[in-house]
Amino acid sequence: KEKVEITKEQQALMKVIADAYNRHQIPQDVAKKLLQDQYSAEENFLLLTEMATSQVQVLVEFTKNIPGFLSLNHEDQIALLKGSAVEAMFLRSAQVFSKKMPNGHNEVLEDRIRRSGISEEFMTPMFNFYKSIGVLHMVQEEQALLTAITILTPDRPYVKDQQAVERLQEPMLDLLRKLCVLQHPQKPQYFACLLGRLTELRTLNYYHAEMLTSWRMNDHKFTPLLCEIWDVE
Ligand SMILES: O=C(NC1CCCCC1)[C@H](C1CCCCC1)n1c(-c2ccc(-n3cccn3)nc2)nc2cc(F)c(F)cc21
Repeated sequence: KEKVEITKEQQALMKVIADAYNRHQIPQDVAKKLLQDQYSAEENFLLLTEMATSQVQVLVEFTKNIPGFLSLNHEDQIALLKGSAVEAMFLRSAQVFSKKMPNGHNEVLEDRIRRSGISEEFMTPMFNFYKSIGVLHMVQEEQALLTAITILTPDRPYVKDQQAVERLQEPMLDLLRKLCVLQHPQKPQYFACLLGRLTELRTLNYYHAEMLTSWRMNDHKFTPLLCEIWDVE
């Protein structure tokens, strides 16, 4: 049985990533807000664009703390952020959705999201992803590393120096692999399972633009930042 050990520098890396992730948490209040009241499709769309806009800002701050990210070619930094923003948002949404809440609240939250204005056809893939994240019961460190690994995906569109991105992603993957072995010794496939979620995440990326334009309302308005990141308008 291979003895898995986290080295000193891996401990330091974990601390940097976990602290950055915890510092840049989106206020969990979107779930609370949704539980408080039933909103119209227009109000929900506005809530989504507000939450998504602040989440992109949070994501940029988090990314700046990933060791080596700021030494990447500047166009590549933008390409990585642009390429991962939607996935990071769905990953964050899945983590919000998976939080255990008092009895019945999770069901109400699901119902509010189902009736928020998103068209029916996207519900199944979206909730399948949320539930597949939920059953993993990820710890904060795993969530933080998974987000960093998603951002450091070398094969995003327009990335020029993919090797440089691989060199940053590799230590994150190695650390996450060790963490999974230590945190979930009874689930040897756990690490592979986490990476499988990233593949599922990419499919949501694919639906994203259509989910927006098919939101049950006319005249979808976006913030300038979302126009940049979401390739809309
Ligand atoms: O605000 C949300 N997510 C944020 C984004 C930033 C980080 C934190 C969460 C939304 C929310 C906006 C109001 C209506 C109802 C949905 N949300 C979503 C969601 C739904 C659809 C989309 N779409 C993206 C393109 C088209 N649709 N994105 C996120 N899933 C959620 C899961 C929760 F537990 C949950 F609580 C909210 C969630």
